Amino acid sequence: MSGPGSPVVVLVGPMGVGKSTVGSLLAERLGTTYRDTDADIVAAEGKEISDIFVNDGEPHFRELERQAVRTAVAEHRGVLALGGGAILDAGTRELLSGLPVVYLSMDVEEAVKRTGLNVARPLLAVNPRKQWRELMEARRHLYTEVARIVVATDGRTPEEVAEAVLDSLELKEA
Ligand SMILES: Nc1ncnc2c1ncn2[C@@H]1O[C@H](COP(=O)(O)OP(=O)(O)O)[C@@H](O)[C@H]1O
Ligand SMILES: O=C(O)C1=C[C@@H](OP(=O)(O)O)[C@@H](O)[C@H](O)C1
Ligand SMILES: [Mg+2]
Repeated sequence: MSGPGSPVVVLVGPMGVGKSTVGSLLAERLGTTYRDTDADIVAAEGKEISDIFVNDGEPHFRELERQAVRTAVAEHRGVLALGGGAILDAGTRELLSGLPVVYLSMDVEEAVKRTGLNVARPLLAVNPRKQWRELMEARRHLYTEVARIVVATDGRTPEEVAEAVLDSLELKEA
């Protein structure tokens, strides 16, 4: 169950689907605060996610992420967005069970539009379309497993996505 010490909404889904954008909008509409585990990691480490991947390797990033998610879920009562790969960790998936988790989804063409030119996402740096497809094959079932609801974002503005999330979770605006 979501209790007094847990986030009002947790957003999961692939890179570029709009977790950060929609998360901020949702927080505004709910009159609460927004938190993003990627931003927590960048602040704590003093370097960008892409630098952590390149210099320290993905396993190190995943460990930082695992801890960042734990801390944020325990502390944060507003809207929480996770990095796209956070759900790869079984302990994280367990931690999310019972929370109001929303899986924001999109198809591959939408993904390429939103992330294709963005070098800040190291996992999509070489061949975005192919890499995105492979990531989704590995992850789709994990997003579905942790999610209470799924909201498709294709052809919707961030405002429309936020509206759909509020409706699906029956959350009242501030
Ligand atoms: N519904 C949407 N429609 C079109 N572009 C979007 C939408 N949501 C987000 N974007 C754009 O896609 C990019 C990735 O969004 P972001 O919120 O950083 O995603 P995530 O946090 O899931 O990786 C940004 O450039 C953002 O402006
Ligand atoms: O899907 C992933 O493995 C990742 C997603 C990114 O976050 P966004 O989903 O916010 O882009 C960031 O955590 C890192 O580049 C790895
Ligand atoms: Mg993000």
